[in-house]
Amino acid sequence: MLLDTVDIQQQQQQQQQQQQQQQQQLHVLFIDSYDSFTYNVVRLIEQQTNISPEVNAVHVTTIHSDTFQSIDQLLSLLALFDAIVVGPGPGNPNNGAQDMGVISELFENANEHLNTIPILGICLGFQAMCLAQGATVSELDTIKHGQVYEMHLNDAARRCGLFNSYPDAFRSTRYHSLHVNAEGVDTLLPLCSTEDENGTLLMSAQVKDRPWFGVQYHPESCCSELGGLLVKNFLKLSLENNISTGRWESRRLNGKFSDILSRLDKTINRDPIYKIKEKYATGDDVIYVKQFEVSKDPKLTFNICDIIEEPKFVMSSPVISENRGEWSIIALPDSKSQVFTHYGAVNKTTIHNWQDKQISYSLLKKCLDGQDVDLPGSLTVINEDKSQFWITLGKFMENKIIDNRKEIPFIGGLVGILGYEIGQYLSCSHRTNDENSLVPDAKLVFINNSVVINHKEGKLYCISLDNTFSETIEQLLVHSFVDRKDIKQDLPWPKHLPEGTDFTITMPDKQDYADAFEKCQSYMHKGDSYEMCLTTQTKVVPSTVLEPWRIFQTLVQKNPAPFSSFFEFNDIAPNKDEKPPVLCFLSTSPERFLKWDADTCELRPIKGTVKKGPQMDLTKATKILKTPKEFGENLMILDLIRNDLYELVPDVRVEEFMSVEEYATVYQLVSVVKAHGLTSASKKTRYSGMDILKHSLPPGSMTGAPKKITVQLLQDELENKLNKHVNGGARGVYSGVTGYWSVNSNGDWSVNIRCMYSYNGGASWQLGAGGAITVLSTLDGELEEMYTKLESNLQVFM
Ligand SMILES: C=C(O[C@@H]1C=C(C(=O)O)C=C[C@H]1O)C(=O)O
Ligand SMILES: NC(=O)CC[C@H](N)C(=O)O
Repeated sequence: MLLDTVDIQQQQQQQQQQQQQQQQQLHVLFIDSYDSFTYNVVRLIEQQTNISPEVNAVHVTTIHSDTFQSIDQLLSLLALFDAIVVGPGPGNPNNGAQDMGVISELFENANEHLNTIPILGICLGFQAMCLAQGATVSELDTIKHGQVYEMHLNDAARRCGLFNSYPDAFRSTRYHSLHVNAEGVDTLLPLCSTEDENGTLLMSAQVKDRPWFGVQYHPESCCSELGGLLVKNFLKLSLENNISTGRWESRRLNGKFSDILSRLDKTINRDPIYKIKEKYATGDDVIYVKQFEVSKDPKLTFNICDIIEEPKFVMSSPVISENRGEWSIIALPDSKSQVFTHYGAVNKTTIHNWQDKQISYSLLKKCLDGQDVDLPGSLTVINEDKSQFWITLGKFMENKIIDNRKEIPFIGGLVGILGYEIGQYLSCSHRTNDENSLVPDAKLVFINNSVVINHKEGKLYCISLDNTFSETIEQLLVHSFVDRKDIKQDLPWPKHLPEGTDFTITMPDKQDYADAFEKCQSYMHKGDSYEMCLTTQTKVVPSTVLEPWRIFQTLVQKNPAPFSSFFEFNDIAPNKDEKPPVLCFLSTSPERFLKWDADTCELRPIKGTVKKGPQMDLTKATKILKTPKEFGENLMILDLIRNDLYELVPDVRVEEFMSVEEYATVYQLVSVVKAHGLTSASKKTRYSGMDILKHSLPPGSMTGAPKKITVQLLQDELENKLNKHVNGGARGVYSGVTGYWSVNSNGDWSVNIRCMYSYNGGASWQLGAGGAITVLSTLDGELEEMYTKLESNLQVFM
């Protein structure tokens, strides 16, 4: 009895504490239209503390504009919130619910609950708000995507509070195809404008007599000034408004609050893919690490690969650049290595050991066809979709993570390729290769044994997670390379492919490209997209099958790049009757997608390309790369990448802003974004790099923005026709990522570009190439950029 009473008292105290906490928080409902800048706004709102003496934090609940079927469902929840922010997004408010879901009705509804709730509309939200007041929303003559302009406040802005403490002018980023004309609309109070080729444009307004505000520009962009102040002012105004209307008091009295709120908070799933522990075992007793002194020449890796005859996956760089190419990894799969393959077209994952003799290709095919067969040896087949596949990987790794040797980027773990279609918003349609075998969407191998080299320090490590490092390989390395520090490792590799092999090359059709380019322009003019990474596929069929390793030897010399990878998935043992389709991947990518350790992660989007040539040096290229076209292209992806990270992690910083990097055939514009505190968050939101990877694929630099609508348009309307000659237009391996998830909580993944890949052991190769199209692109310019990127690898066959 007594115990029960204590329990109840404790519960009551907890409830009171919870309620008090809620009282000190403002609760904001954010309505997202599947935009790629959403979480930049959400975090900007959450960052505003000290709204007033009684409010010290803001809780934001994010829903999609189509989360509710009807406005009535939303209206019934309004009492739970202190304010609504209607975010930016693709589409046109004139299209109503089709483009904006519940938002269209939100502003149309004259309703006493709605009239008193403070609303801030951003870009699309602003346009929708003004449209409902009778303004017109129409296409701009000269469209602005990722361009920074000076905003000018008028006298009314000085009086309304939204721009409290602002200077008369400030700079902000614009992402819009459409604009608002509010002339003659009495209910709208203009607050801010900007000037450009289009004339004077409305940039902010308030609905008179209501706490409804809006801005056309993007306060959350990393190039916008004073965005946080705008949000803080809005929150202050909201609080004042709610206190005077009695909303604040009635919201506080709402008992069922936390229950409904936590359900609403879960409408967008952000569950970690596995449980991250606070403390992991050190594993000192099992892990084998032997260190040797070697030459600092990064070509050492390739020389080593030449003498290791066993199957190997290589991630290396023939050049060392700042923060890239310092380490090389030679992963050595063996019969104990488990192979995870996901086939999105049939929603199946297979797991089996490398080269398990009991598993034939015909048996695997039967499993993928859905036939009921006995599963021999190590084979497991799981019926699951791609989102579940991530959880399968997470569960597998959960107990493998150890707290060891964190200074070495890779000590063993999952290594492999994640294709483009494994990413969000894409469908893995029924894709087959030339032999009609299913094309995998992801393939990862668990590696126990590896050779890892630090080129900066000249150190080589032989590492084994299960004490099975091959003595023969170790002796071979010691004999040939160890303590021979000064020897320059000239590569004995041929610079050309063998004479006598012909190549049939099928390129994308120029007219098809031109048509797709025009369609992109029309989507962007309509406001559906701000940037579209349009890509092409080229197919190369050699007259005789060349060893993939032989092609790699030539490729890395012709196009040296920091993420050179060689993968040959001979994971299914051949037999006399059948040759399994072998996935091969040769890459000379310049682009890191995502690198992580236990607590931080880094993304390095490349956007902006200039072809090298006798007339083009670094100074000239830098000038071009800082023009509005390239600047806008990079900024859009930079803001998108910030968004992808912000969705999961509150601490995101731009570490490098638009640097120019030089590669063998091109100059590129690169930004670096980092997130900190992956594991320091509360238990519920403790993430690993793998969660960030899952949430941010496909890579923003390969999609454009907003990601969801753009990848869907590219897949369903554009590339299916443009690339019909290759796997039904699917990008497959190209545009995906390659890398590792090491058991010491490190990971590193590069973007699959400037690469070639084969689904049939080299009988035919595919090469993808493309580039971001914006409203400032020209057809000729984009065609040239695409050909330049294609040539960086196609030159191997020419
Ligand atoms: C699409 C490709 O490259 C991507 C597009 C770039 C651009 O548009 O400037 C730059 C690097 C990559 O993110 C490719 O190489 O095929
Ligand atoms: N960023 C936005 O919200 C853009 C709104 C609208 N789709 C436009 O292009 O104008």
